[in-house]
Amino acid sequence: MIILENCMKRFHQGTASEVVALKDMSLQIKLGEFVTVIGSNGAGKSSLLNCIGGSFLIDSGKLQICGQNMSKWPEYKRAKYISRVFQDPMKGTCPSATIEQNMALALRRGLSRGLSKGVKPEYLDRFREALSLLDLGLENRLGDRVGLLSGGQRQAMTMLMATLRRPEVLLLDEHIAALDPKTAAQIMSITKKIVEEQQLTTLMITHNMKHAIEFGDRLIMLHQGKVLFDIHGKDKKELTVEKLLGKFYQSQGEELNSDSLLLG
Ligand SMILES: Nc1ncnc2c1ncn2[C@@H]1O[C@H](COP(=O)(O)OP(=O)(O)OP(=O)(O)O)[C@@H](O)[C@H]1O
Repeated sequence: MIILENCMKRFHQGTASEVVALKDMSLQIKLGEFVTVIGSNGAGKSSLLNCIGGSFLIDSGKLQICGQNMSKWPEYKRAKYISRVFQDPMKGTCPSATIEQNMALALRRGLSRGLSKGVKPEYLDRFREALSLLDLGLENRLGDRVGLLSGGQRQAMTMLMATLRRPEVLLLDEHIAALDPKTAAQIMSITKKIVEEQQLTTLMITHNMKHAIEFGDRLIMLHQGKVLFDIHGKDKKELTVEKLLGKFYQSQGEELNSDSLLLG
């Protein structure tokens, strides 16, 4: 489904400040798999999502999604297949447009550009039904401007909008990191519901080790641009924070040095 073959990404190549963000990375993610991605600061997590989503092109290697070699595809062309939710709850929605207008835009993801202001009446029932899944009462506020909503409500809407037209791949880039713990838990439960119901192939970056262990069916830990651990099946089910820290110590001979990851 997603195949990375020897993907390399360097920044400032050939200078003293050269950084290798992805080091010859190879990875295969199966259809419908929910993968959590962890690693300390600078490990390459966002670079992995950027390379899949097309925010930048890889320097070498191959990226295949849905059987197509997308290595050189620009981001806009990948948008037909890939949805992404970012950390900032203000980023994924348009505050000056109403809830129904935002939902109508989401329905057009990856299709031809051009905005039509009107929302087709036949879509309204579909929007109400989708919004009611969130359990936030937004289905009764279709005409409200999104700018009136709280950060948590906006991030819940962003999740819904990212999946209203079912994506082949869902990329979650620390999408709960900016929320308070209660709202974060609510968005995680909405995420789980949507991902499971639609059986979405999902990669979720998180700094919260407990979330990485609790959610998804596979966990990958990145370190210095490479996959350090790839844990799935029974091992994933039986994983604990202590086991993961122990594994890191065993493989690196040092403690995991990331407060944000440990405290996340
Ligand atoms: N656009 C860029 N220009 C220069 N260097 C970059 C760029 N993007 C990433 N890097 C570098 O690549 C390395 C990997 O960064 P990346 O953002 O993928 O790490 P991360 O695991 O997501 O870290 P964090 O948890 O801190 O967000 C880092 O050293 C980073 O400074």
